[in-house]
Amino acid sequence: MGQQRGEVPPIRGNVPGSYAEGVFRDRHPVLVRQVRDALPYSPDRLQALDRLLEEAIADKMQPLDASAHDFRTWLSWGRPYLRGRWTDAPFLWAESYFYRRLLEATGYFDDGPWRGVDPFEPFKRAELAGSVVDEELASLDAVAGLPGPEKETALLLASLWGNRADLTFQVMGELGEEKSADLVADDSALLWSLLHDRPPGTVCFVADNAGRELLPDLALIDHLLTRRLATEIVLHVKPQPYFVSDATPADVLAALDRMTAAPGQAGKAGARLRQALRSGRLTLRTHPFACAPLPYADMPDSLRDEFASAALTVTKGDLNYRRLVGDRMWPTDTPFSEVTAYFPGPVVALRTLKSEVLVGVDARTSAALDATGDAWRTTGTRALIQGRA
Ligand SMILES: O=P(O)(O)OC[C@H]1O[C@](O)(CO)[C@@H](O)[C@@H]1O
Repeated sequence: MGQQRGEVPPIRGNVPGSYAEGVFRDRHPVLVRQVRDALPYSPDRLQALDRLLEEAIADKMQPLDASAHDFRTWLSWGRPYLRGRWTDAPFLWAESYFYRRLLEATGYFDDGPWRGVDPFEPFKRAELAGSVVDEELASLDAVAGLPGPEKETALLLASLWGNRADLTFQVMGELGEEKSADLVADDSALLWSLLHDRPPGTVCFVADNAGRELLPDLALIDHLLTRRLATEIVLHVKPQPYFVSDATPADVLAALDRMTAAPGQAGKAGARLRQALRSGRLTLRTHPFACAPLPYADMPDSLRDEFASAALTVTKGDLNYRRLVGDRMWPTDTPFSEVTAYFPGPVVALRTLKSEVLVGVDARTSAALDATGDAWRTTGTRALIQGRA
């Protein structure tokens, strides 16, 4: 029996040289400056962003304004952390809070002109406009001609590696071009057997990033619907801008527009997906817990019931993985099935490795990867498919 969840310390940014420390020290100040420059904010918003920048640099958190609609919710989620250091709070908690504070600074929830304006929209729009997206969409023509199993592998790997196209990484210029690195765990056979060998049911697809990740996600979703491997798909996205590139409903619509306007198979898939939204075979879901600073083990009953009634839940990306297994310093050989035993149904995680947490990888494999000297856990060069029935 492995260690119990409560005994394994959460990852925090106060470990010198750790990845999490770098996120608070380097990434957050850069991001606040980029947000500041991306839109012509008014003087009051610029001042608020400057105050947040000072907080980030001084490593000192402040609570939300007491008038914020979710002020009390955040108190209940972590009162002890709110006047402490960013780096002393659990990494997952503090990073999530940082994005909430960023929305406060830009006036996202205020009764003013910046209400509802996504501060990351300029970055997302630029990504979706790129010519590389044309090429990625055109590649669906070749995929359509592949025999069944190869087609499914191609669609799955495109969705998996699409997770590397993450704007938080582009902020720091950390994305390499290489895409062929090995998977450190591969439960794809389990994924396909859950879809092919059981009667089709609802699939919950918990999305991660907009743009270049969401497009291959949508292509995979279209395949599951077209092949009737799912009776319906519930696409979980964020109710508000979060972690720079996380997909919101507006981002789904933008991706669908991009897809539908494309020639060939991509355009056809886009049209089918629009129709699926209209018929209810594809539903968008924005549960408030999607932006909570907590692991899925703490999910409310309403969300638990949704996952419990699904034939399969697929989670995308690094942040969802951190929330699924718990953002703790697990020994890497801790079984995935053990740390996700609380999850109320079959679940498969598709993730490129972009932060330190990792389970389900034997000690010999992780030691061999450590010996390469590469930052393989945090740079998105490795990926995993992990699941349990
Ligand atoms: O988009 P993804 O795959 O969830 O990755 C986001 C990751 O980027 C970071 O924000 C910064 O490294 C991580 O903390 C987070 O897990």
